[in-house]
Amino acid sequence: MRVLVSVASKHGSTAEIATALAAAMRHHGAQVDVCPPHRVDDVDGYDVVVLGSAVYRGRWLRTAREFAERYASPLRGRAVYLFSSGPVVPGDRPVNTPYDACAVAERLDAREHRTFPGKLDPAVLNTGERMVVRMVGAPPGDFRDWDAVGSWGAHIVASTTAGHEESGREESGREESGHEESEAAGTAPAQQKAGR
Ligand SMILES: Cc1cc2nc3c(=O)[nH]c(=O)nc-3n(C[C@H](O)[C@H](O)[C@H](O)COP(=O)(O)O)c2cc1C
Repeated sequence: MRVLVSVASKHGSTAEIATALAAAMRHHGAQVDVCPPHRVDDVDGYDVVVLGSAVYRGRWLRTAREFAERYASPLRGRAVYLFSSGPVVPGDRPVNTPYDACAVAERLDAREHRTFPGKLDPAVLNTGERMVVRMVGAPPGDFRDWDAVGSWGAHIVASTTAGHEESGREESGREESGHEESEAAGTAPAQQKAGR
């Protein structure tokens, strides 16, 4: 199974989540490429695409939004998973709701959207960013949950592998029964749709 993990990150912490996610998926047998959205030329050949973004002022970064627009058509019908990274204040809903993710989930018919806590390092922020952080009272620190990221990687591989095996069985069943077409060909494993 070939997987593309494409993640928009401004200060690097979401890119590190992409790296950890890819490592977890490789550990579970997937062949994974990691590439930032603005450098992806083609999504052909990927069975699974994971698109993620850091959240700034309630929005995904532009390159992730543009990726979704650019590849909306080829990604239709493909296994697409989304994640947002940002929240540093648990339960702080108004600040932490990445409304782009809902639109992207709809556009790409994504199977899931997860939100992972992020990291705030005042040392790497510019003056404007520091002001925003002070205004909303967001605490500095690294809140990333590596176990949650690793588990999600394992879950994606397990879900999509089950899908492949299922359709493989349907293929061989069709060959054995001699039928060229079957209603079962359209059967997909039950998937948890992205929260919208
Ligand atoms: C100026 C600024 C605005 C932010 N706005 C949000 C926000 O609206 N919602 C959120 O969940 N996190 C917000 N964050 C937290 C970032 O998403 C978090 O620091 C994230 O881990 C940064 O990812 P990156 O290092 O990949 O750029 C904000 C951070 C900064 C510096």
